[in-house]
Amino acid sequence: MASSGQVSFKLEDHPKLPKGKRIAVVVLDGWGEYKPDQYNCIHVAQTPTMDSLKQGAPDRWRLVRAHGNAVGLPTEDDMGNSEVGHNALGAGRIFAQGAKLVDLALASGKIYDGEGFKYISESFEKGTLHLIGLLSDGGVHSRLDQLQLLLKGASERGAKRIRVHVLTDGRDVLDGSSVGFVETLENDLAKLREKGLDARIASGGGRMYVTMDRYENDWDVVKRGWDAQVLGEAPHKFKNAVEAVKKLRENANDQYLPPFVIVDDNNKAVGPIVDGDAVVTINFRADRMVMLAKALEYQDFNKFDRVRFPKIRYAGMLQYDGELKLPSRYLVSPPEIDRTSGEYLVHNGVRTFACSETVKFGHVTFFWNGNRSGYFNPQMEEYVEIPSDVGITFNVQPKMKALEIGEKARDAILSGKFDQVRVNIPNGDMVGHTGDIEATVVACKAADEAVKMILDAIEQVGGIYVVTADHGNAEDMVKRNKSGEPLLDKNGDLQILTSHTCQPVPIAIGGPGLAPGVRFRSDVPNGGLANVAATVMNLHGFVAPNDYETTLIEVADN
Ligand SMILES: O=C(O)[C@@H](CO)OP(=O)(O)O
Ligand SMILES: [Mn+2]
Ligand SMILES: [Mn+2]
Repeated sequence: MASSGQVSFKLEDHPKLPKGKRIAVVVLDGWGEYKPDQYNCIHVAQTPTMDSLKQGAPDRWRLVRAHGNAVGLPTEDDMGNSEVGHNALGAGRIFAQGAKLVDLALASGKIYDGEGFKYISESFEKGTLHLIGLLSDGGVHSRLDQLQLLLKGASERGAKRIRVHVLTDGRDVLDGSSVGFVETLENDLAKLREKGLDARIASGGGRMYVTMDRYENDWDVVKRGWDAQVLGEAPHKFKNAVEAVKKLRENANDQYLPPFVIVDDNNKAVGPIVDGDAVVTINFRADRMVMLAKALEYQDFNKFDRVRFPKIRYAGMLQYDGELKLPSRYLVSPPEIDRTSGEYLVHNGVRTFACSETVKFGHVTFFWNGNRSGYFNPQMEEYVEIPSDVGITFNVQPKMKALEIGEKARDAILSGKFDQVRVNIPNGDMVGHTGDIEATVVACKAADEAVKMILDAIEQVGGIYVVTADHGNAEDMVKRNKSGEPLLDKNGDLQILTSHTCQPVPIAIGGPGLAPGVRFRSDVPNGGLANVAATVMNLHGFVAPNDYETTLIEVADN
């Protein structure tokens, strides 16, 4: 495909649907459809607005696929996530996503032929190779098997001294599973040591407390990681990472383990990052690596005191931000998500407002626009970020900023300044990830109330709404066996599911502006999130580009 500059962005008029309607596009984060039982927080919560939309089935409410191949993930067992979900929603096509691209590059060995690997390998002779990233098999941000292959590949290609800086998960995988992942990694590193390499875990910490913040919500998170990874300083020092994780888990869960460094017999950190080293951030997913990438790459940087800014060769597993070209070196080329619906609509006169609170702000902007930061056209777009609460787990504040997002969206709709008002309502997902069932019920109710505010505004202005979600989470809070029964752990306790799910998500259309006869087609039974972009373009009065996934709607002649 030609680069954006050479593409004609002119969209054809829809033969039946008018232009000029105000449209609210509402994405409920982590809101799937699942059987109604006590672990389905959406079912347990009072959600009258979302319930009422369901009554529009099958013409104005249906389910769409939000996981696996439908969003470009390697297998049908891969749960959906915000990045791939919003990419699909915004781009209208299914791109092979980071997880898959890295798999392919590792399987073919092409990863080692690329510029990025060549660049870092120039440090192998004299320096240390540091690998920093999320340690689990969740497949949302990273995958253990990819790390294992990379360790093997790098060691076969000259890396002599390797340090791994682990971030424990418990969010895309069960809490407590980090112990096993660290043990597995330790075994792998021991095997490398048997071959004469000097390979060790150097530092660690829980992903939500160390390093993996996003959208600049809390730089302290990145600083804690920096101190451990680069400076070799942390409040907790251990000789061994398995011991570290076991001990620190006494007071925190995997997501929130405090930072630790591994020290030698003289209490000296075994793997600070120093001049001449190579660093690879092994996550393929962008949002929670961008901040660290900036700290590692930018000469001018004032977000926290780095104390030392080592001269390193740094590469991302992928390039995380296509607009900022960050990082400038990377091992695998990211999916080329071009010609997103946002870019088309702006070129066709659709004025857009997008809003969420910080922790999801990039979802309806950066991810929506194909992992591209910034506006396409600042005259036509306004993106508003509502500051998220900082330093808390969201089960203590399950309403989050849902109301504020609802208000901002309402005001934007009523202002008449925008044709599309797009929001992400985070509650089901962010609170669902805490595993706190009661709080997640409160979260779902708050999300429903925010939807109501937006639909009321749409009602007032004679507009149209499209309400959907990016993947499941709050609709199922327990791990289950194949027949759907909740699983207990060896102590007889319920195994709480903090992760996303593979469930489909709802999509509803309606509002006074929806032309009579508009209904969901019955011939797209496998429709997924990527079909939503063409649908929204139709509702704005345009036909989607040919190569977009087909629209979900038709206009019946009444
Ligand atoms: O918090 C995150 O990073 C992921 C889970 O790993 O959730 P989401 O995809 O909804 O952003
Ligand atoms: Mn999400
Ligand atoms: Mn999530």
